[in-house]
Amino acid sequence: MKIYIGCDHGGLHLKEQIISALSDVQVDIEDLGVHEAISTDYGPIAKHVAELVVTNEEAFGILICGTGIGMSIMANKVKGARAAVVHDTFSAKATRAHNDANILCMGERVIGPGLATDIVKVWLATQFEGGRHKRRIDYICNFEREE
Ligand SMILES: O=C[C@H](O)[C@H](O)[C@H](O)COP(=O)(O)O
Repeated sequence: MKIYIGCDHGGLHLKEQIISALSDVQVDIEDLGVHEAISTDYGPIAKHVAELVVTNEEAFGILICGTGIGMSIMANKVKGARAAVVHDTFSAKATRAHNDANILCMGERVIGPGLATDIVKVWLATQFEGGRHKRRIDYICNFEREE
């Protein structure tokens, strides 16, 4: 499984903790930065990760900033991106099973590394359920195509 991960300065430490926590899971993580705690705009990082995710159906993205919100707003501007801010394991499961989210956004200023790691693991382990949920995702995809 391919995962693109990115952060701004507000998510740097959590990003590093997640990469480290995923070292025992069979995933191919590509870290797209940032790599230093220097004030950085989240927009270009989110755009970069989202563009890579939508060009590879098998890939997922993880974006971390202070709240996860700026990253999600930007990522969702990229057609085909379904980015969700998640700070609990119930929603982590639901965003995959119901919403087929392909990008997970979290805030380092909101949750700690233990919960964030649990969220990532649940999110990656959950499959899209399809069925009635596919009809709802298809509506979003068709809307994007008509734009
Ligand atoms: O949604 C935006 C993110 O949470 C940013 O990480 C945050 O706004 C950065 O704030 P500051 O520049 O005050 O560190």
